[in-house]
Amino acid sequence: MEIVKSDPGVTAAVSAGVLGLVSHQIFKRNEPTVYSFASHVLIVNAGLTVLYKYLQGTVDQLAVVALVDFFVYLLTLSSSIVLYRVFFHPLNQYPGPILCKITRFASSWHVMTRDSHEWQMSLHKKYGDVVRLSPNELSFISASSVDQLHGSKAGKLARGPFYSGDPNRPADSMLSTQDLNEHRWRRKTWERGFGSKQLRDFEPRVIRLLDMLVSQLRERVGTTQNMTRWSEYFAYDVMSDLAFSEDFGMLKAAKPHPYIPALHDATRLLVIASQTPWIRPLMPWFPVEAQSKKAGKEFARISRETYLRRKAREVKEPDMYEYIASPDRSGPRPLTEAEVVADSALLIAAGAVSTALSITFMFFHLLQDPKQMARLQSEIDSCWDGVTLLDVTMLAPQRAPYLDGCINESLRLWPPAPNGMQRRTPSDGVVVDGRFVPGGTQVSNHTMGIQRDARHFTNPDAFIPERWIDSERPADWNHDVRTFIPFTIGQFACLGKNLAYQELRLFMGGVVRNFEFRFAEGFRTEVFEGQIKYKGTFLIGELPVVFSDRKAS
Ligand code: HEM
Repeated sequence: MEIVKSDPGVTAAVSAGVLGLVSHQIFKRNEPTVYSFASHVLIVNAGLTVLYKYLQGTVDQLAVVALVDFFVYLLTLSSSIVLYRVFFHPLNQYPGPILCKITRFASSWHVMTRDSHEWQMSLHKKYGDVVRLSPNELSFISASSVDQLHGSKAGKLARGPFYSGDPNRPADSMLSTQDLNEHRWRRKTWERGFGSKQLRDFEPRVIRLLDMLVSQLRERVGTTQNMTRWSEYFAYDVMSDLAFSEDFGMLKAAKPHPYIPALHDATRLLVIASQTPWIRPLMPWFPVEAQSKKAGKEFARISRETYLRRKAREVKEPDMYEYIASPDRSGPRPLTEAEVVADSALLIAAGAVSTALSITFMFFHLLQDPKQMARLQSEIDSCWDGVTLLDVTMLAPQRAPYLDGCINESLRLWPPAPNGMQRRTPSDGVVVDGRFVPGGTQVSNHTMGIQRDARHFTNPDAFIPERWIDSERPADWNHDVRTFIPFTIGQFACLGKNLAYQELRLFMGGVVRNFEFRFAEGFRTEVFEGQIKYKGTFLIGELPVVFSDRKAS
């Protein structure tokens, strides 16, 4: 206690250092929120100031001492955190860049700069099958890890904190809930809208919109059209019609509904906030991403109004709203209205974005290789009897395997959600690829990385539909379907997978059968590829295409 007697300022500073270390022990066990952290720091520093005063400090020195204490406290706390994360953390044996071991800054930065998918792939190229992406997060690309993280062995892995990032969220949707039981019963409610009977009921509605698309394109033969836009018009109109019996009218008007830019911009903010969920409460106060914030509100407004209009209306044909809005009778409680609104917003967004992207990417590749396009056209011609409506059973994989190969190649090369689907390990941890991963760790399979790995698919960066046809794939080619996970697998797998395949088959059947295509003059594939960015899903540029009528040629 010599120090105490000789210099109260030094005593307070030493105490600040000790308290910094103690705080780290507390935060290490209980992940702080921004509020708990701020109040903790305030209480500790107020306590130190009182201590100094008690040790006979003069009042005029109090402010200086409080500032020094605050600095010493934060310095000790952050040094302790850095040392712990690099040398003593349970994940310290996993490889990764030093910055990623210390902070989430790098992964947040690459989300901000929209190249996160490429950055994560480059980390796997450098560090191998497993990478420590951030202090408490691992990404895997081995084939054997998929079952453990998402498949039959992943029953206890809930969704990770990534999903809590939506700053505009009034309630959890099925997708954002992180409680396993809650998700399970809510998903049951949803499942009723995605059965084979429902898909059969929905098909004529998809075909009706497809016919409208074909007649719109026919009117524009010979002119340059943006395929990215037309894919979106189709996919968003289909989803809004199937979800709420009210299509957005984009195909008819040939222009985008405000829903599209609102969704694109809103997702950006969501994904940024998802990187560091504790930042979420502060987001409204940060003077950044003003456009994304505005878009988030606009997206919430349109989703809510669409929901309310449907709620107030009787419809003749069943739509998805009917299934998700009426709670499953076996569920533990009725859904609140805010939850139904959140699920309604999820419905169109989840269903439309990925389908539109898959169509555009398919065209991007097929237009580069006239032989592939010709083979697809001839296969589709052979599926159709020339008289009856071309429906999805005529385009089933047994009859149209090349079409199936084209769809799968688009999804393999450009999985619409390219980064991993984050899960959280249960408290007793899991073993992945023979190594223990402690409880509470965030884990994922990097979808794009695993699907573009030569050990899983030979010649992984090339668009080769034939690889999906067993009789045509060279015997020595790698083809590990365990690693084809664009819809992910297991308890959180995409509910709309069959609907997506149905839409993609019908779209290609209808459009490819009717038209010839070429890239517009001056189009450069490398420019298009250079514009592919990440914002949760891909964000892509224009794909300018000139159509001509096949019947006329
Ligand atoms: C090519 C098209 C599509 C792709 C690649 C795709 C991909 C995915 C993926 C990767 C997930 C998992 C998300 C996660 O765990 O974070 C997912 C979930 C989901 N998808 Fe899709 N999707 C597509 C189309 C659709 C369609 C047409 C619908 C129809 C509404 C749909 C509805 C859903 C729903 C409701 C979920 C949440 C499932 C749950 O939480 O249990 N998706 N999708």
